[in-house]
Amino acid sequence: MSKHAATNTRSRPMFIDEDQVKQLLDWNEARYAIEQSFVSVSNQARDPVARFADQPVSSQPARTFVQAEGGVLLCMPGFVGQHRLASGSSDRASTLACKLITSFRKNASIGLPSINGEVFVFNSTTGKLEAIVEANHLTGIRTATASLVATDHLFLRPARARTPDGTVSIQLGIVGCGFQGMMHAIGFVRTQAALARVRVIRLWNRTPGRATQLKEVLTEEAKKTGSNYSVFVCDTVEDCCRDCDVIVTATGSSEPLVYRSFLKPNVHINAVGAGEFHHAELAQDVYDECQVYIDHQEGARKELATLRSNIVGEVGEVILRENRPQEESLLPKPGGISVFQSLGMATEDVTVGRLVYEKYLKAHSDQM
Ligand SMILES: NC(=O)C1=CN([C@@H]2O[C@H](COP(=O)(O)OP(=O)(O)OC[C@H]3O[C@@H](n4cnc5c(N)ncnc54)[C@H](O)[C@@H]3O)[C@@H](O)[C@H]2O)C=CC1
Ligand SMILES: O=C([O-])C1=[NH+]CCC1
Repeated sequence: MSKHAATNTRSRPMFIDEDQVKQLLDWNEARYAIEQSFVSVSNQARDPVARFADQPVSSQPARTFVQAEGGVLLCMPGFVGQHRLASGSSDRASTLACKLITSFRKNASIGLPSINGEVFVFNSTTGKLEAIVEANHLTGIRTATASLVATDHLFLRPARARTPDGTVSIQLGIVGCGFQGMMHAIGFVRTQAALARVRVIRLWNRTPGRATQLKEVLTEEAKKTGSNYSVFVCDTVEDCCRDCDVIVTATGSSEPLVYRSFLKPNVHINAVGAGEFHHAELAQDVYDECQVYIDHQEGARKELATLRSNIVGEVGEVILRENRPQEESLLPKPGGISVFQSLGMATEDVTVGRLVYEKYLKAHSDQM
C-alpha cells in the first residue's frame, strides 16, 4: 500500500458494502483510475526499453471461467504497480487484488442481478487480505467508465480538437437497458462537463418496459444534473442507432443486433455485452469496415479468438502515444467507425477497488 495510505492492521479484512461503494465512488475519480489501468496494461506490454518509467505497469493473466449449472464464475486476479491514486497527485501506489464475479442470466426472473461480484484487495507488500469490496455497483461504474475513457480518447478528443470552442455534443444510443445499459447512460450524463454534452439519448431493449423504466431514471437524472437532453424509447435497434454519434451495446444477445446500414458513417461503438462470445452484438458487416480497439491483448487472444476484424490495438497504447509526436498515432481514421470491444479486465477492478478502499479509510480514519 502507498506510504500515505492507512493500512488495515486488524486481523479481519474490512468489508465495504454496496451502499458504501455507492457513496464513495465518483465518476470522475473512477475515470482517472480506469485510465491508469489501461495505461498500466499497455506500458507493461511494451518492449522494456520503450516502457515509460513514469507510467504504471501491471501483471494480469487472462481470466478463468468455471462453468456451473446456472451460470459461470470468473476469477480475475491482477496487480498494478506504481499507479497514481488521483489526477494531479504525485503519490503512487501498488495494488494487488482479485475480483470474483458470477454471471447467472436467469437471476432476473427471481429479482436478483445477473452479475454479482466482490473485489479482494491485498496488501501488495505483505500479501495480507485487507479489504473485501462488494462489486456490483463497482462493476457497473468501472465498465461504463472503461467505455467513457475509450470514447473520449478514440472519438471525443479528436472531435473536440476539430471544433473552434473545443466542445462537442452527442446523440447517444443505448442498445440493451439492463444494469450496464443504465450505468452507461448515467455515466455519459454525469461526465458531460469533462467529455461531451449529451443532447439526445435513444433507448432500445428487447422487452420495451425496461427501456421505459430507464427513460424515467434519465428524466430524473436530467433534473438532478440540470441537463436538457431528450430521451426516446425506440421500437427497433435500427431506430435506436439512427443518427447516433456514440452507441453502447450491453446485451446478452448471441445474435447480431447492430448492422452497418443502421449507422452513420462516423460513429463510435462501445460493444460491452456478450452472448455466446464477446463480439456477438455487432454484425460482420460492421466488423468488416470498422477499426477495433481492445482493453487487453492477453484477454483478447483468448476471448476474441474468433473475431474477424481490423484490431488496431489497446486503448492504453493510444493514450500512451498521445502528445508524443515521435510515436505513430494509433487513433482511428477520421470519419469512420471505431469500436471499443470491451471484455473487462482485472486491472480495472484493481485500480477502482483500491480507490474505493482508500476513500473508505479516509472517511473512517477517526475509527482506525
Ligand atoms: N465488458 C465488460 O466489462 C462487462 C460486460 N458485461 C456484459 O454486459 C451484458 C449486460 O450485463 P448486465 O447489464 O449486467 O445484465 P442485465 O441482466 O442487467 O441486462 C441484460 C440485458 O441484455 C438484454 N438481452 C439479453 N438477451 C438478449 C437477446 N438475446 N437479445 C437482445 N437483448 C438481450 C436484456 O434485455 C437486458 O437489457 C452481459 O452480456 C454481461 O456479460 C457485464 C459486466 C462487465
Ligand atoms: O469484466 C467483468 O467483470 C465481466 N465481464 C463479463 C461479465 C463480468
